[in-house]
Amino acid sequence: MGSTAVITATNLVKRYGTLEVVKGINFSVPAGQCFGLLGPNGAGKSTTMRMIMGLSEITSGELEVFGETATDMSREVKAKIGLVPQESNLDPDITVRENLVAFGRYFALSKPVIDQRSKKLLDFMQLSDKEFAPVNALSGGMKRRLTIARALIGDPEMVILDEPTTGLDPQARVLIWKQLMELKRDGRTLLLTTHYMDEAQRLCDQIVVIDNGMILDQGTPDELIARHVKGFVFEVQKPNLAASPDDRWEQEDIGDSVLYFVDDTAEFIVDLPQDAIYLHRPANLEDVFLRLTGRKLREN
Ligand SMILES: Nc1ncnc2c1ncn2[C@@H]1O[C@H](COP(=O)(O)OP(=O)(O)OP(=O)(O)O)[C@@H](O)[C@H]1O
Repeated sequence: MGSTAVITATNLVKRYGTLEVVKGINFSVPAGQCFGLLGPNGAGKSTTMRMIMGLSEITSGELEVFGETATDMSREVKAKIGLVPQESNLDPDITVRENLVAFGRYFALSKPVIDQRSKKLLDFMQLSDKEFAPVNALSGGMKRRLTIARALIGDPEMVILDEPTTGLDPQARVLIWKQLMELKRDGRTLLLTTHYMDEAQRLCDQIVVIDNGMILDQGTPDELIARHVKGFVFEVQKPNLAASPDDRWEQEDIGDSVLYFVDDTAEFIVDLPQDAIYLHRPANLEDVFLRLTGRKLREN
C-alpha cells in the first residue's frame, strides 16, 4: 500500500545516566494502522512512548513524528496527537461534560465546536447518559472511555494509548476495542502499548516486541505467529510427562505444564501417554511472546 509513516525511529537510544534502557531501535508506524508496542515490565515501552510524545529527551538517534523531531514538535503537530495516558488525569470534581469542555478550551476550540464534538464523543463512547455526572460517580470502564473521548476532542490524526484496558473487566474491554476499531476505520493511526496479547491480536496491524530496550521482532500478528510458533500448541500437564513427547518438539516450560509447538497434531497425539491431561489449541501471540522473551507478559 506504501502508506506514509507517521512515526519513524532510527537507531533510537535512551540512557538514564549510564543505564541504557532503549538500545538503538528502528521502527516506523504507518498512517492509518494500529501499531502495538509489546514487552514485559521494564522493557522500555513507556520510555519510547514518552520520547514519541516529546516528554523525554532522546539520547541519540532520530525520532520523527509527522515529519518533525519529537523533542521539537510544533503546536500544529502536537495538535495532531491525542494522548490516552495510563493514569487517568481526569478532574474528579467536575462533570463528565466539563472535563471535555476544559480540554477543548486547552486546544483553543470555539464553543460551538466544543459543544458539537462533546456531544458526538459522549455518544461515541456511550457516555451520553453520564453527561452531567461527576467523574467520581463513574466506573473504571467509564472513566477510561471518558479519557479516550477527551483525547479525541482535538480531532487528532493519531491516538497514543498506554495500556488502554488494563484493570478493566471483559465487557468494558470489548467495548473499548470496538470503539478503537471504529477510530481505525475512520483513518486514524493508533499507537498502543499493552500487556494483553488478545488485545494486540485483535487490534494491531503491526507489532513490535521489545525487551531489555531491544526489538526482538516485528511484523503482523500472523507473521509473528508463523515465524516463531507452529500452527498448534499442546499444553500438557506435568505429572503426565514421564513418557511424553521428546525433544523433537519445540517446547517451553511454563511451570505446571509444558507447551509443545507442533504442526502435525496427529503425530504428536500418538506420542502422548494415554492418560495425559492436555489442552490443544491454535497458536497465538501469547506463545510468540513466550518464545521471544522467555516469560509471561503479565508478571504482576
Ligand atoms: N526516570 C528514570 N530514571 C532511571 N531509570 C528509569 C527511568 N524511567 C524508567 N527507567 C528504567 O528504564 C527501564 C525501562 O522502563 P519503562 O518504564 O520504559 O518500561 P516499560 O516497558 O514501560 O515497563 P512497564 O510495562 O512496567 O510500564 C526500566 O528498567 C526502568 O527502571
